[in-house]
Amino acid sequence: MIIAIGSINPAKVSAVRNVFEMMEKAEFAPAAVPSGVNEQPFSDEETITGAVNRSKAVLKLKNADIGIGLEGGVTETPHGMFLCNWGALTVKGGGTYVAGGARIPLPEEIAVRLRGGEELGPVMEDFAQKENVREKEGAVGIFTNGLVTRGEMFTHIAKLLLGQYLYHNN
Ligand SMILES: O=P(O)(O)OP(=O)(O)OP(=O)(O)OC[C@H]1O[C@@H](n2cnc3c(O)ncnc32)[C@H](O)[C@@H]1O
Ligand SMILES: [Mg+2]
Repeated sequence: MIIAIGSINPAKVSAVRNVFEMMEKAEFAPAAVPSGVNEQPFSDEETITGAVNRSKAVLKLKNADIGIGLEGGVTETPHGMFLCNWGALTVKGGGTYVAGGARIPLPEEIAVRLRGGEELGPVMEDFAQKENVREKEGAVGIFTNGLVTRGEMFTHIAKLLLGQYLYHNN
């Protein structure tokens, strides 16, 4: 069973691998594919669309059995700007399942910069004075003192996707 992953970001790829390796004869095929949305999605809707687009694009590109897309974004709420992350799993010749990840508010000084048009990735590097935050603990890791990393959050989303797939396909 070929499981295509619509990203080469290690935080995403290893989360999917760790969860889906329970599938019999799982072979993983990661590839960078377009999300079809802005580099920095600004709502749940746009972030879900990015995840779904990635899952469909990589399924086709790799002629896989399952395509998985994971997308990070932010969303404005009455309580401030929150991180939001979504995943999608598309089955060859079948449907698409979606699942959302944990969400926490971003400090206002970060939110202001995103509203001004900057991307979270570079803003986090600047804020944390660390490189490649998005491939490591992520913003969620920084703002939870490392208790919940970006990889852990994507692992949870991957479990929610696989769980739905198993529920509907067995
Ligand atoms: O290579 P891809 O798969 O695109 O991985 P990415 O890290 O760019 O992740 P997304 O495109 O899904 O995320 C959208 C934007 O939000 C940023 N981002 C999202 N979550 C983040 C996090 O936890 N830490 C740092 N940057 C994050 C990311 O750098 C992008 O600018
Ligand atoms: Mg990206």
